[in-house]
Amino acid sequence: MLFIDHLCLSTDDTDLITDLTLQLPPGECLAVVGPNGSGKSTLLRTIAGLRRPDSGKVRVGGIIADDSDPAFRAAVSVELGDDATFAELTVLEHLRLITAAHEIEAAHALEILADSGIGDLADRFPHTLSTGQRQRFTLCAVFIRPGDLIVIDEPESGLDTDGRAWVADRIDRATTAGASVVIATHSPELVTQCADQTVTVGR
Ligand SMILES: Nc1ncnc2c1ncn2[C@@H]1O[C@H](COP(=O)(O)OP(=O)(O)OP(=O)(O)O)[C@@H](O)[C@H]1O
Repeated sequence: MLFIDHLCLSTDDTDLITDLTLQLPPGECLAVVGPNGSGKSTLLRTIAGLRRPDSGKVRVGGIIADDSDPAFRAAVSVELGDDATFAELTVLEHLRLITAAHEIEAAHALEILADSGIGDLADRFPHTLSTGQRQRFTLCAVFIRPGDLIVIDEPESGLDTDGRAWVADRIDRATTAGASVVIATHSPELVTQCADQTVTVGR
């Protein structure tokens, strides 16, 4: 369960979020929408524990959102477009690192790649993938690991029609399995397909 309590976020000269309070139960998806520069990514970084609130609180269950807390990191799976990969590891080897770290069966790595439509690219290096292929790989890394809360900035980014249908289906499967999911998105279709709650920022 995600709790946001009287949250305020500002840049040096602008209030982005003013007194936001909400609760996102297990099995629900929250969509954060709004124009470019309105504060969607800033809100997601705060939910992911990478930025401190200016005031107010963010919690997952009983744990304050703080990326330096191992208990928080264990509960939250995050994709914020930071694009970190190892040059010498293949796509499959990256996912196997995650399965090993989270003690998941290694076979799930190939399964999720096939599910995402890039099973044939398992032995490629991430830097050789196209933009959409790389986005599918990145999303595989988010969805493969267990987490009470999944946070994804613009999951539709770079994806074709099939890819957008796939990501909507994965979000659906994650919420059906009991996770809470937070997305920032510019896709009205994704909001319609996935969101149980919507927060509009920048208005
Ligand atoms: N590291 C930073 N330092 C200073 N200002 C920042 C920083 N990161 C973001 N901002 C500013 O904060 C505001 C909100 O940015 P944010 O990235 O949260 O917007 P967004 O709604 O996600 O935009 P987009 O739809 O373009 O991704 C913008 O004015 C941006 O310029």
